[in-house]
This record gives sequence, structure tokens and C-alpha cells, in this order.
Amino acid sequence: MAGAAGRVVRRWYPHVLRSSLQVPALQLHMSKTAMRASQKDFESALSQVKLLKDPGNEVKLKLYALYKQATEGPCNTPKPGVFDLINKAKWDAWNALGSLPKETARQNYVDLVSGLSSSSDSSSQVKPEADRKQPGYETLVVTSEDSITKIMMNRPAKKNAITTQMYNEIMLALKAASKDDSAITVLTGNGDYYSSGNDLSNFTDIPPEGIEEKAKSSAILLRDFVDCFIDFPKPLIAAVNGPAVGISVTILGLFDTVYASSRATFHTPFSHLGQSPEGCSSYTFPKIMGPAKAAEMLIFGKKLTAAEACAQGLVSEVFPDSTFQKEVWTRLKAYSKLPPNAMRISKQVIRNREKEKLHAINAEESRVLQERWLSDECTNAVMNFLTRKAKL
Ligand SMILES: CCCCC/C=C/C(=O)SCCNC(=O)CCNC(=O)[C@H](O)C(C)(C)COP(=O)(O)OP(=O)(O)OC[C@H]1O[C@@H](n2cnc3c(N)ncnc32)[C@H](O)[C@@H]1OP(=O)(O)O
Repeated sequence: MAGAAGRVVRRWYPHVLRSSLQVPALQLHMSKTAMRASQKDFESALSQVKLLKDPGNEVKLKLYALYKQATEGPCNTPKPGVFDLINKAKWDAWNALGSLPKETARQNYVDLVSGLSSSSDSSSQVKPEADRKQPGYETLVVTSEDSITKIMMNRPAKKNAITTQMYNEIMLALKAASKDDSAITVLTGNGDYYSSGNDLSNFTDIPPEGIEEKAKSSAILLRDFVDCFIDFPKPLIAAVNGPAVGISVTILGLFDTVYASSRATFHTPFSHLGQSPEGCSSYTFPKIMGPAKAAEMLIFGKKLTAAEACAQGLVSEVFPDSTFQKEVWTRLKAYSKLPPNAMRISKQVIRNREKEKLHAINAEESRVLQERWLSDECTNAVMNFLTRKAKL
């Protein structure tokens, strides 16, 4: 059974303490001060304790024991049975205080709460993002805090267009996030765009072996990139802060939750670009929104507003742009406190039976695109964008 560490225990008043089944070693700190806490100090500590972050089972047991000792005196109830683990842990904690006078217990309680309040104040101070940033990424800002790993695409001047380097860095960041101690992972964009999709200048970097080799290596990159999303083991959330284009839209079908700003739009103009769907969207989109709606997006390039994308099931919820960041991060911080193993396992139960199919679809979409990239339709569309003759 999981410990309470990953559990949301918003109100963990000591007298109704819910602890894990592990019995902690109790090392009670006696008051170092000679001062005696008044009844008023004690009551104020009782109120203060309700506002603190969950301090963990060991401290909760200390608080419980001191509370009982301060209010009822030495332990006076029969010892719970050996299988009643939680009540036994509480009883043991209280009993360990022996004949500690009520007043001392009250003082110790007040001291303990005061120590917890100051450490929780300092830990709640927000460090600037620069201090939390993980090193080694040039196109991303990756941070881990509050059990959330945030991967932010960071080429705002280029609308977060995804270069070869950014594909590789996103894969690295996802692999690291799958192993770190975060509970959930979030992909988002810096600036006014979520992402304008594939950086079309990727197609200009032709190796000496020629265009066929470029198409082949791009198809491998695409396949590897999408595989990382198919296999990602933890809850994966997209915080779509603005317009999204191309591959940044198609992979949304592989996320567990998609939050969108009211300013976001969802655009997959593959035919306009002489290309074809990727990111498993040829399978996930018809499944999510039905074949007719999916065809409008994937064949005809119909751009959806955030509200339309939500109505069609691609987006979980839309937030007003003015409060998007605040509302989304408040929500995600609450979710990140849920038991991480349970979330991971629920994701597996939901997704695992589709995985093999998704890998096969990804391979097929990548193979088709490899051919498309060699077509005149695609070459002309890319040239038109790069020579400023066309924009979406
Ligand atoms: C290897 C795996 C391949 C996977 C297959 C993936 C397919 C796709 O993702 S298809 C979708 C590709 N994306 C596009 O076609 C979008 C192209 N961009 C645009 O149409 C526009 O830039 C815009 C509508 C996204 C934004 O227009 P606007 O607000 O007018 O801003 P600018 O055009 O001035 O953009 C600012 C700056 O950013 C550059 N840029 C934007 N998007 C891309 C992009 N996808 N690729 C390359 N560069 C992009 C744009 O050129 C501007 O650059 P500067 O002129 O140097 O300032």
C-alpha cells in the first residue's frame, strides 16, 4: 500500500490524523525554551496547523501525540490490535510520551508548529525560473518543481517552430522526465505561439548524399519523436498557450489532457504543404472527433478555434487567455499531488492496449511522408514559404 507522501491530504488535523501504515520511529523533540505556551498560543497553533502543507506521517504522529498529551494527559486508552496499524501507530506515539506534563506537551506542540510554519514559508518561496532551469537544452526550458516537469519550447521569435535540434531535445527531455521523480509532465510554448510545427527550414539542410537521404533521415527522426509520446509512461499534459500548427497539433491525440488558452487555434494544413498526416493523427483524430470532422482538419486543413477543438474532444478544457497560466498551473499543482503510481498505472490501463497499433500507424505515416517530402507539391509549398511567397 502506498504511503501518504503522495496523497492529497489537504486537512490533516492531528486529532483526525490519517497516517500511512508504516510506524515511524518517534524521536520527540522536547521544548528547548523555558517559556510556557499559554492556552491562546496553543489554540493559535491548532489553527495554524490546518494551513500548513502536509508535513509527512512522522511529524503528523508527533503532532497527534502532543495534542492528545496536552489535552487529555498520559495515554489512557487500550492498545489497538496488532492489525489495526494506523491506530496502533497513533497509540504508540501518544504512549511514548509517558507522563510528560500537559503544559510541556502544549509547549512542544506550539514549538513544533512554529518550526513547521517557518520552514513551509521558506519552501513556498518561488525561485526564479532561471534558477530552476535544467542545463543542457538550447531550444527548450525544462524545469522540475512541485512534482511537475515542465518542458517549454523556447523559440518564441520563430513561433516555436520545431527544428531538428528541438525534436532531439524534446525526446531527451521526455526520456529524462519518464525517469525523474515528477508525477506529471507538461509540454507548453514560450511566447504568443504554442508551436508553428515543423521548422520548414529543416528541409533546406540537404546532406551530400542528396534529398532522398534527407527524406529518409527525417522519416526516422519523425518516427522516433512520435514513439516517445506513444511510450511516455506518466500523465502527459499539453498547455496550449497559443496557436498550434502541424505536428504540434497532431501529437495532441497522444496526450492525456490538453488545456488550451481561448487564443489557441489548431491547424493541420498538410494538403496545403503537399504533405500528409503524422503523429498518429490518421488514427487518433477520427477516433476522437469522428471521421468527418477529422477529414476536414487533416485533408482540407480546416483551422479549429479552441472552443471548436474542445467541442470535438481534442481539447479537455479552454481557459480565458487572461487567466490561462494561473488557472492551468493551479489545476496541475493539485493533480501532481495525487499518488503518482496510481496515475501511472491508470494511464497504462487506458493506453497500453493501443500501443502496438500506434507504433504501427506511426511507422506507416512516417513511410508515406518520406515519399511526400520528395514530391513537387511539397517542394513547392516549402519553397513558397521560405521565399516569403506563402504563409498559412
Ligand atoms: C522531421 C519531422 C517532420 C514532421 C512533419 C511535420 C509537419 C508539420 O508540422 S507541417 C506545419 C509546418 N508549419 C508551417 O507551415 C507554418 C509556417 N509558418 C507560417 O505560416 C507563419 O509563420 C505563421 C502563420 C505560423 C505565423 O505568421 P506570423 O504571425 O505572420 O509570423 P511570421 O511568419 O513573421 O513568423 C515569425 C518568424 O518565425 C518564422 N517561422 C514561423 N513558423 C515557422 C516554421 N514552421 N518554419 C520556419 N520558420 C517559421 C518566420 O519565418 C519568421 O521568421 P523571420 O522572418 O526570420 O522573423
